[in-house]
Amino acid sequence: QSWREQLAHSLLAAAAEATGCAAPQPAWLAQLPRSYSRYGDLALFPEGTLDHPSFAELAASGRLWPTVCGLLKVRRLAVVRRVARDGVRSSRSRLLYTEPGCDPASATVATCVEHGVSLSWDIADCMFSRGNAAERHRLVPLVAAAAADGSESCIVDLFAGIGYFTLPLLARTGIAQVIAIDWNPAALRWLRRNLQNNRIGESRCRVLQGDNRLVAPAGLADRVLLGLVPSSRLSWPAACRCLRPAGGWLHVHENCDSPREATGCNKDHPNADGSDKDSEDASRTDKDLSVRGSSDGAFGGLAITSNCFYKDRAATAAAHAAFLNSPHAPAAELPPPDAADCDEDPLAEAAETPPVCSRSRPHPAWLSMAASMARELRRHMPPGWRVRVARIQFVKWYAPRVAHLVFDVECRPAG
Ligand SMILES: C[S@@+](CC[C@H](N)C(=O)[O-])C[C@H]1O[C@@H](n2cnc3c(N)ncnc32)[C@H](O)[C@@H]1O
Repeated sequence: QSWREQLAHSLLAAAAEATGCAAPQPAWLAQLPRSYSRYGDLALFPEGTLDHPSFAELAASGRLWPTVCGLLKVRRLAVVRRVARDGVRSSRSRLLYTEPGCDPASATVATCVEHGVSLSWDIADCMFSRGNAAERHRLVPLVAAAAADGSESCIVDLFAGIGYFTLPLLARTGIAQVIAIDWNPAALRWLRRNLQNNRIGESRCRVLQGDNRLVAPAGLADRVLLGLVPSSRLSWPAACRCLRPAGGWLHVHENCDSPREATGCNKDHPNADGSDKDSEDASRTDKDLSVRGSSDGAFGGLAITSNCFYKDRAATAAAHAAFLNSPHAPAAELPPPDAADCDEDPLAEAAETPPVCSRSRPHPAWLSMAASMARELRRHMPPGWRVRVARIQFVKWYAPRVAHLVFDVECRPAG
């Protein structure tokens, strides 16, 4: 019997005990989770599961959640809730149950160990996406080699969160310094704690709290990480300013609409049903948000169905207004986003310098996005700089036919 079948049986038993009726109730059967994430002794169920009021009623018998804990061999149960629309992407995951004896002070703390790097966070405060694990470690060998030969010494992580990218780079390479920026104080508290837990000296990580468009340092970085989906576009000008006079690399995360009919390239979709393989954890909440096109603070409404967000000026203006009215708004006035020139044929440029793609058959929309990205980034660089998208890295399916991609962009002064 699978854990899911056993879970259904436990629910039936609890229902029989509580109501005297063992017939499955469609309302709660529909909410049985198909998957869950396990972080140590915590099982985290996807959003929209185990949420029906009748679960609370069944749980009142006192036997349901302990049985589920026994089934999954965990001591704590929680359900992911949608990432908050507050621009800081705070999570609102909800604790269902903790076994007696669990420390109440750390009841909502999760820890994940990847490649020897330990990341902890509070599921009630911060988000974490397991589906980005491979990407978190892809840059490690590149940075390790560049740090070892002395060609790179500084990385700026514009969306550092709890240290998703900062930590593996500091822990597993000899890079001298990472400048980690986030405007969410809760995330930065966990980042600092994660630095300590991984015994990384404070001198190697400068933590800056604030809007990266205002606080990012200029002219220091060999690499800039832009780990925000659906789009990091509003911070592209700041990222360009971060680079050293000798240039460097931008690692730009974007969601790209990738219609199936164009190439059939979704054949190698990780899940047969076209869903996100990461659906078991917090990224699912991102996915739902993006699919419904809801507003999410500074970045919401930036139509992910378009390859050029600034085409939708009304949405961009609305997103800015939402952010400026949020508690995270900076004291200083933000410059308006530059208007991108979206009218040229993006494929013409892609054909000149085709990027390498992690997939054998890149979707045409990915190449198109790479070309328009290179063109827009060039506009934020000093005159004469060369901007080249060297690689398109597929990270995961964020939603059916919406690919989370990372573009490795090299920016250098000419000559
Ligand atoms: C989605 S999380 C990062 C996810 C991560 N890349 C991963 O792999 O799981 C994005 C972080 O960026 C922060 N953020 C968003 N916009 C920002 C801005 N303009 N300045 C600083 N931090 C920002 C949010 O507070 C959040 O902690």
